[in-house]
Amino acid sequence: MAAVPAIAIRDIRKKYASGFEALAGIDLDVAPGEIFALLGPNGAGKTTLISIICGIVTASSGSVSANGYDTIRDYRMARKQIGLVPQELNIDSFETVWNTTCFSRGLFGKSPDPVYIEQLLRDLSLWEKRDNKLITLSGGMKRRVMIAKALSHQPRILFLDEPTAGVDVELRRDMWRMVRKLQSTGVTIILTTHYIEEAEEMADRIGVINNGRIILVEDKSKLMQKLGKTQLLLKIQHPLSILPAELSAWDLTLSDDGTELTYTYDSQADGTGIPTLIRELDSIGVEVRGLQTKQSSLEDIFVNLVRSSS
Ligand SMILES: Nc1ncnc2c1ncn2[C@@H]1O[C@H](COP(=O)(O)OP(=O)(O)OP(=O)(O)O)[C@@H](O)[C@H]1O
Repeated sequence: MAAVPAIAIRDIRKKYASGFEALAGIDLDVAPGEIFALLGPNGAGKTTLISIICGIVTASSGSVSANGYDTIRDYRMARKQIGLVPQELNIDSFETVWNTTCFSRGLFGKSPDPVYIEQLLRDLSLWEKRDNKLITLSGGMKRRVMIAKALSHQPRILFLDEPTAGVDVELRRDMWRMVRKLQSTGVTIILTTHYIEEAEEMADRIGVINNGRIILVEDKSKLMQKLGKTQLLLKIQHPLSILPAELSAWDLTLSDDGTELTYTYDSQADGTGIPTLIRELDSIGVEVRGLQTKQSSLEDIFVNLVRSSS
């Protein structure tokens, strides 16, 4: 029997009171232990979807379960499974780091575990600050506390909504390290991000959401393979002022200074056409002095996808 998905989303729709339809029927399964990155432009519906899964926003219709617990019918059990690091910092309090983290654990009905909390604060470089009041911490430190709170009850599923927006390099690196460590203990991680390189670096699978619809879900490496175009850069011996008319059938662009031709081709196709192109260039007297290939990045793929679905 297949394992119960960590998250199972069925036909989730959300129309806000304003009449705006933020989600127009979302179906998605995330497997246990997976790192899933949800990408989408501003206003695509990412936060709305996460808020529905975490029980902060009510869906207009559809259902969600977390480790098999329905997020409405079995709200308490479902919520226990989940840790959420929200986008907004909401912890300007006079409490200490230690108390806030322990209190957060208590809210989920978990008995105190000072050994676990100590390790958590150490992992997040917060141990030295454990007696500091939150209000005295820097923005980056507050974000670390948000993560400590989200992990205080040892959730099996962690949501990170724009975890590294506006954080420094060190925190971003710590966060990535922590995500990998959590994954190694079987925790499922779902993150939204605007940083494509973050998804490229971290995710096992990528989902792209636009205008309240999931337009693609794919294994990261397959996505790169399937949609990734390869480009061949041809350095030209004698600069060209315009692209010769004889080459109009080819997907070629000429650099502004006329010294480089870029040929874009589908690396999955049977033939790339490169030998024919080189022969044609030769026959019209365009001398090539160097070649270089370039793989399109996840960022190129993402921009093209969103553009063509809008
Ligand atoms: N309470 C609300 N009432 C009405 N519309 C809302 C409400 N909350 C969000 N929206 C709208 O729903 C859409 C989706 O918003 P959401 O915050 O889910 O997007 P997002 O993908 O997380 O965007 P971002 O990347 O900017 O955080 C937006 O157009 C937003 O203006």
